[in-house]
Amino acid sequence: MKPAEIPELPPGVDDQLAGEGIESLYPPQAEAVEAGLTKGESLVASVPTASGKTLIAELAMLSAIQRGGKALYIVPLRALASEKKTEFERWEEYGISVGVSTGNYESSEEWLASRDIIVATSEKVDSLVRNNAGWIDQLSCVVADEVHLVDDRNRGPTLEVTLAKLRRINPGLQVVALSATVGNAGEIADWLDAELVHSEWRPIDLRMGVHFGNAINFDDGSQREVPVDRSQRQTEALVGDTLDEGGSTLVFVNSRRNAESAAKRQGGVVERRLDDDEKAELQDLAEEIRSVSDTETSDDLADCVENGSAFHHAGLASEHRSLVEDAFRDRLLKVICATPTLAAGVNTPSRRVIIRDWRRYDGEFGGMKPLDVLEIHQMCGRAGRPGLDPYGEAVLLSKDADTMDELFERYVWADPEPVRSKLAAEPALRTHLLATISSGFANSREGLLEFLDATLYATQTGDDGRLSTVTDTVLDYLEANDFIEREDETIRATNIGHTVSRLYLDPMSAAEIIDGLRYAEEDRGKDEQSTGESHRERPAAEPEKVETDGFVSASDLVGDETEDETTETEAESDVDETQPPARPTPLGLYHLVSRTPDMYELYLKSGDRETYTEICYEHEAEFLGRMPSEYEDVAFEDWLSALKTAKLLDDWASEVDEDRITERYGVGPGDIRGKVETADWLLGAAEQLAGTLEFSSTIAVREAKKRIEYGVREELLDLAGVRNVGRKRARRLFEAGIESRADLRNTEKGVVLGALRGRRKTTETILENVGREDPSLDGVDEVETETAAVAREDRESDSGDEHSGDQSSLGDF
Ligand SMILES: Nc1ncnc2c1ncn2[C@@H]1O[C@H](COP(=O)(O)OP(=O)(O)OP(=O)(O)O)[C@@H](O)[C@H]1O
Repeated sequence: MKPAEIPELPPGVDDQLAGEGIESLYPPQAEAVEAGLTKGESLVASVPTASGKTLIAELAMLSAIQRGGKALYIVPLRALASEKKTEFERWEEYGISVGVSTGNYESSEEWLASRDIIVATSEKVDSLVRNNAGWIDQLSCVVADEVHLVDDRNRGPTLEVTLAKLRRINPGLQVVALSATVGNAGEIADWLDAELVHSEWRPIDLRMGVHFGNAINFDDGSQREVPVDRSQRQTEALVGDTLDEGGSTLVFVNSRRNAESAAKRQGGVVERRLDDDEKAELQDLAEEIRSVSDTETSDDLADCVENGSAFHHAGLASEHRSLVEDAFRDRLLKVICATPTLAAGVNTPSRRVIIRDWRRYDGEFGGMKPLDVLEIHQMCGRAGRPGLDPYGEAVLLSKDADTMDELFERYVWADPEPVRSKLAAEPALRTHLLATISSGFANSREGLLEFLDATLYATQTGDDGRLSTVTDTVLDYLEANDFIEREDETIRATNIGHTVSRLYLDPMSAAEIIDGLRYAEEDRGKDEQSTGESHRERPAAEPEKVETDGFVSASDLVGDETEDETTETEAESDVDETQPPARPTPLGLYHLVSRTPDMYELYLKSGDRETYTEICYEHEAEFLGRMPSEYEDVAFEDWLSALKTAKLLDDWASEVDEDRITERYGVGPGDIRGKVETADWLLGAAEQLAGTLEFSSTIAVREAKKRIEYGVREELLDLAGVRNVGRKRARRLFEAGIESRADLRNTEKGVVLGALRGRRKTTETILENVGREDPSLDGVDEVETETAAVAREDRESDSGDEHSGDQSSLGDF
């Protein structure tokens, strides 16, 4: 079947596809069209990786839009949202507009109403439904990419509930669910009342095998000699073998550290085979990578890239990841050593895939656990580049004959596990039941159960009683925490319950935050009144100021000197009966949000328990809540893990170098950004909760949030809020005596240029962004102030670890 034979598509789409080399549809695509895909039928497509699922989605969306409809494409990862948007933007030429929903969880992003295709993660769609986005009921086609992820314990329930809600809002909605090849795709189709296209077809042959001894043994009975001598490991021999055939290799390993060390080793194999032109191009790429951020990870990655290999894991900054993926697709990089995140939806096909590690450490399991068949098959599916390779090869590694047999049984011959709903778990239902009540989907226990009946869980289990048991437990929890009220049969969300749902918080996180802030409000206030002592270095905020609960800008926070002075004076006044409650410190607040289930805490490594126990006692007075005793083993350990996370955030907000943070906490730059973003969101939510509950800590929370947002100490908040300034440049400006936006507008331009190390273009952009009338630097020379010179000398003599900060994009993300 050819695209031109599909009358439902907008005019010109067939030519566009032909221009991309898509003359005729792949068999599963044709089957989908025959099943009514372009006529608005719901469909589950269960097809192998890289077999053209995206085109199935596009055919459905484009024909729905041609009928006057609107489409939503749900992606499993945030990183994929912008990738998909860019991919769909080529349809703009045909009058189709595309938007990606990236706003805060609490916004409804009404501007998206004007877009024909909207791309968003399932969490984002869930929050848009909670915030009653006006355009949701105009949707006519919804695509759920990687729908087999409903099986994921953490994120699956959100996708499941979101699809159920969207179908309830729009009864005629076309749902197109794209899935890996799983055995029970029929159940997913039953749940969604959809047609099923199940296919094992691939555009390029895939051979799976196990390397043992001196050969790969393939599933079709063939063998390929790949000898391993003493100086070489199996992976190196296989990578060298692919390179000699002109191919590239993806190596999957089970940890970030392994990805990095494997990439280093493979560099030796690749480097020997590079010509001068390739080496020069790789040098340029390495430079680009170094300029993304001034961290050790960045340098390590650049060092590997110079040799033609790279590592790829979730600890990398997103700019790093896309540079690596693009260079691999352009065949400049020959090897990527990756953790399995790369297999999730990123289009990086390669001639050969090596699965070096098929077990991964699992804390719950208490040791190394074999990966799921589905996960291994997803990795294998990356093998073979259509049009470039004659076939793809996926190879597992074994050191002995028994393991080889086991790997054939376990993975090569095995079918993937069936997809199972994870909805009937308390944490999942806690969040989703509150949202369902809050957004008016159900207002009684019966109504909730009826709604839950439209989920995959109900389809798979029938009524096994579990959903109603967990529902009762969760309703009791929500009522005990004042998030809902029950009157006879009717259930309503309270004011605070609505806020929690809109903010997209796990109710348990909200309860923890409210308890912590209340502790600051009541218990600590009482403590201080009775003892007459303050635990705080910082004085309390005036309660009246808090009642002006608007949102203020960073400059409002720091620009008002009288406010600071008032506060100073209060610090000196005697504590008496009218003493307001103590003001939470940033560390106390960072610890509070770090112990919620919405923050993924850092693990304690060996030796950390002692270190953080010591820090814990030092900061005991700052914690917002009762600190568990050392005898409450698990609770105390959790408390310390949260403290480790809080210290990382505190370092970030105190301008500690990113590089030093990665070293100190054993994390990658991507982790820092992840933690910072989560803390920013949770503190924003805490600020709103404090406002709703009229707590006096609102301003303290807001300040702590701003410091996290910009990664700066208090005195830089005003400057760091200017576009393109960021944390390092703000500090340099400050050191040169430019302490505020007003200073930036009024100081002699040469001084600004000097503070920004003579970067003329950057300086002009910043001057423009701060609203300076004439930002041009024509004829202006650099001037270094005395204070800036002293600061520079200090920096240079300080342990020699100064990095070129101007290259950093920190603070601008
Ligand atoms: N009918 C076709 N003819 C030729 N090429 C096609 C056809 N359909 C898709 N392709 C190409 O095949 C490649 C893989 O397709 P795509 O990325 O859509 O696979 P996928 O199934 O979505 O993979 P993933 O498992 O990564 O989600 C793309 O480069 C795409 O342009």
